[in-house]
Amino acid sequence: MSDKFDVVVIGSGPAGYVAAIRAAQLGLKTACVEKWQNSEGKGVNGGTCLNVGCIPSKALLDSSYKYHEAKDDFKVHGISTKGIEIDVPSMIQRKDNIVKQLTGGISSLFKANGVTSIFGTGKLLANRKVEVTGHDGKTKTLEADNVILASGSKPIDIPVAKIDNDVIVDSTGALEFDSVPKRLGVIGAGVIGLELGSVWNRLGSDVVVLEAMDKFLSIMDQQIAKETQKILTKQGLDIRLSCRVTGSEVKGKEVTVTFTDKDGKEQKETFDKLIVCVGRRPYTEGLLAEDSGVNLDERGFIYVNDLCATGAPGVWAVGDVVRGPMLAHKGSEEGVMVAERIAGQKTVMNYDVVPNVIYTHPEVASVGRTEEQIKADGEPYNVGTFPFAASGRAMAANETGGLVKIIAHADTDRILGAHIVGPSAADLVQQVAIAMEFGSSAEDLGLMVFGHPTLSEAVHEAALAVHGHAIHVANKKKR
Ligand SMILES: NC(=O)c1ccc[n+]([C@@H]2O[C@H](COP(=O)([O-])OP(=O)(O)OC[C@H]3O[C@@H](n4cnc5c(N)ncnc54)[C@H](O)[C@@H]3O)[C@@H](O)[C@H]2O)c1
Repeated sequence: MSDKFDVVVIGSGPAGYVAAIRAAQLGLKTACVEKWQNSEGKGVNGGTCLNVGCIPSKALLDSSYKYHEAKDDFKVHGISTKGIEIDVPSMIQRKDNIVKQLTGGISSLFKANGVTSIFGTGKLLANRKVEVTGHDGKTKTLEADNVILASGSKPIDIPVAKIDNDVIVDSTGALEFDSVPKRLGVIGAGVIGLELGSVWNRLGSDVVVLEAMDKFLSIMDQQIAKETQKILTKQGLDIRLSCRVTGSEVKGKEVTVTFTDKDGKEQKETFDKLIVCVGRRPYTEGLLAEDSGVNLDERGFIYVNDLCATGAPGVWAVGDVVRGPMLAHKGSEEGVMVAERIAGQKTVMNYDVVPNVIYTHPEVASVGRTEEQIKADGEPYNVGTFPFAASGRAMAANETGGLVKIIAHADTDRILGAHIVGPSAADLVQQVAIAMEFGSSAEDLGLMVFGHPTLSEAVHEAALAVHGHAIHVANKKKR
């Protein structure tokens, strides 16, 4: 095998593996370099998302939700359950099996598409050369016409709560507990804190979430954030805002966390486990030789233009390691764009329509701008909302918490954003994302025929409500 490629991708997470597959589909001779090793020391593709992120967390979210439903929610449907028990090691094993299946699937897709999979640590040298240090310590150099950097991100660690992978863990460690902690502390009420806090709360932990900001989910639409906070608090998550962690002390199998509360007073709480999830940062350690020609921005992300090109000719970067939301699907689409650009196509990506989901139950999902952002932008707008409490389908499923909110421009009626907390919010928001991609107005969405009875009708009704035309709820404004 020659070590000269049309494209070498460094990193096989959702950004990198998708870029590699698309490049190979387009007839480009492609290699993908990955340094991840599984617990047996074997190279494995898939990156954070498949190994320790999106997929395993969803496996545990689903398992823990089934337990919660069987224990607490079946009664209302006339189903009695007795002696419901959880077997945490089996739950973790099921999650591990899913990870194994999916990561193995990437390797099969590489084979099917003719991508050369290389395990080892890739480093970009000058002139599009990539040095690969294998897991056996041997190095070799690949040459490429184009290099795509997709090295991802890693959890931010804070000195006041150092990860020991026993009592204090990050998002990876929180997927591996072998029993349910009695008291669980979570630092950071962000996406990871709420998802993992929910898993262990459902399985029986007393969960306290300490959040430094004074607003809950501060970057989300605040009407939806407030509703979400109400719902999650009712589920038992003890969410404490304006609480900044200032220290922690591990004694045996417990950790005492010190934090300042909303009144500036010092407080202490003791937990059996503590999850630190205060954000992620781009992962570039050891990735770039000094003369690679690639620059980082002031926050440590690889600097790229709108087309994901770096300052070095023929070197591109995609996914969590570049600006924009750290979302798998954003990285994948960047990977497709770059592969197609390399192949000479004119692909662009629409960063204005990237959906965002928190996989709590109910899910929280959004696309486009929030009401706060639109207000700050000084644009006139109309809002339509529809509560799931008024949806027949939601009632049938006993899932009536939450609402759909659609915001449209007051002059053009073009949809500017959709924000949902409620059953299947992730799938519902995608309907509005599709509409937005096609430049739809709220009226367009209102004119469509939606199946009955479906949860999607809540999207229809919210679009109608933008002009005061909702049928199944009293309109705030009549026209
Ligand atoms: N469902 C999904 O799409 C999904 C799931 C998991 C992770 N992710 C991505 O991974 C990234 C990381 O997630 P995350 O939840 O770690 O980060 P995040 O940025 O979503 O939330 C971190 C929170 O920690 C708080 N915080 C920071 N320092 C603190 C301190 N000392 N004390 C108390 N609170 C503190 C911040 O104010 C913030 O609210 C995000 O960019 C997210 O988009 C996405």
